[in-house]
Amino acid sequence: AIIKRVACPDGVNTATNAACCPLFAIRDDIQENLFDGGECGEEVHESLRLTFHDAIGIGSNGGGGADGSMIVFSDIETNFHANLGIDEIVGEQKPFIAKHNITPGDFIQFAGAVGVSNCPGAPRLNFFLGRPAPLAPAPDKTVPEPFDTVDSILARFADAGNFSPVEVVWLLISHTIAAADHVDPSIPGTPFDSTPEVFDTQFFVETQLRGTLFPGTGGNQGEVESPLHGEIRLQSDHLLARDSRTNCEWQSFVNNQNKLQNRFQAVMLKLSLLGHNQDDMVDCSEVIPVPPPFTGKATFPAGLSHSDVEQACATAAFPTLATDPGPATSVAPVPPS
Ligand code: HEM
Ligand SMILES: [Ca+2]
Ligand SMILES: [Mn+2]
Repeated sequence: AIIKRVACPDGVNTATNAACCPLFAIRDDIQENLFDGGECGEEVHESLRLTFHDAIGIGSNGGGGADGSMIVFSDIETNFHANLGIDEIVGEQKPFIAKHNITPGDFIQFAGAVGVSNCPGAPRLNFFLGRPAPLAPAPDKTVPEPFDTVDSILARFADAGNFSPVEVVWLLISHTIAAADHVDPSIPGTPFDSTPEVFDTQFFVETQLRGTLFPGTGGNQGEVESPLHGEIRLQSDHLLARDSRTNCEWQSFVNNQNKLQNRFQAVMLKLSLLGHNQDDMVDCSEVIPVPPPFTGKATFPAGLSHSDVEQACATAAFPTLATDPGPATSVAPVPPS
């Protein structure tokens, strides 16, 4: 079939639906002025985290899902304990929303999808347009905490959007481009894997290794030992990698870049539509840039090997991987913006 494209008023772009036309200028503006010219750095990581913290605000206790309530009712929601640190990216995004004609719910999900496209190895996320302005703040306790039990985490995701345990694993692919500023406040920017600027499968390798050290101080709530200097491990990621409901799905991503991309694209679409009906929205995915590829292989960090794997999945062996050469790996922090 021939798909008719419309010429956008900007005189440069064409779109399958005229409603998508204004997004090209917003995209170019945030790439230049929010994401520092197209990096996969701190603002991209925080913008992806924000897509989640806004969208998951829905369930049996109320909330409108991916509605931008984190922005409009920031005075309330950024004070919730699980949202610690989210005020920064909320503050950075607000001027772009004020400048452009877009609802905060749409902007949060759009910025997340554009930002992820800067990370080598990422899938090209979808973007659907059409979220109305939020009506009320989300209730507290909708965002899971790293010290929560697996039971409570799985229950929260099921309540929010009928996410299955396997889909919860898919959502945690996000932690391949992530760092923590507040879990151990003495070491802000400490990544969850050795490659926080690459959308690869290292997160699933490294969370399965035996924890041997705290990268900063010990005794922080929601933190357990990690296998690498400079890397932090959340208790929730540690437990999900080992729980019988999630461990085989977790391991299945090791060195499986195609599956990583495919599942993250699918589950992020579902997350971004919480509280909305896809049929009422316009598919503007064509505005999202195509991410650069990642062609490397998963490896054991230098100094570690198969004997450091805490095998959890009972039905499949951990894949055979090479070990990086050189002295024991130490991971550098993600620079602040
Ligand atoms: C069990 C569920 C989850 C828990 C307990 C959790 C917890 C956390 C915590 C504690 C941090 C560190 C925040 C800080 O100290 O700066 C973090 C960072 C992050 N999370 Fe999650 N998270 C979960 C699920 C998700 C999901 C579903 C997404 C997105 C789809 C996501 C995306 C991110 C990103 C991108 C960061 C890094 C932010 C940055 O580097 O600045 N998380 N998460
Ligand atoms: Ca990574
Ligand atoms: Mn951060």
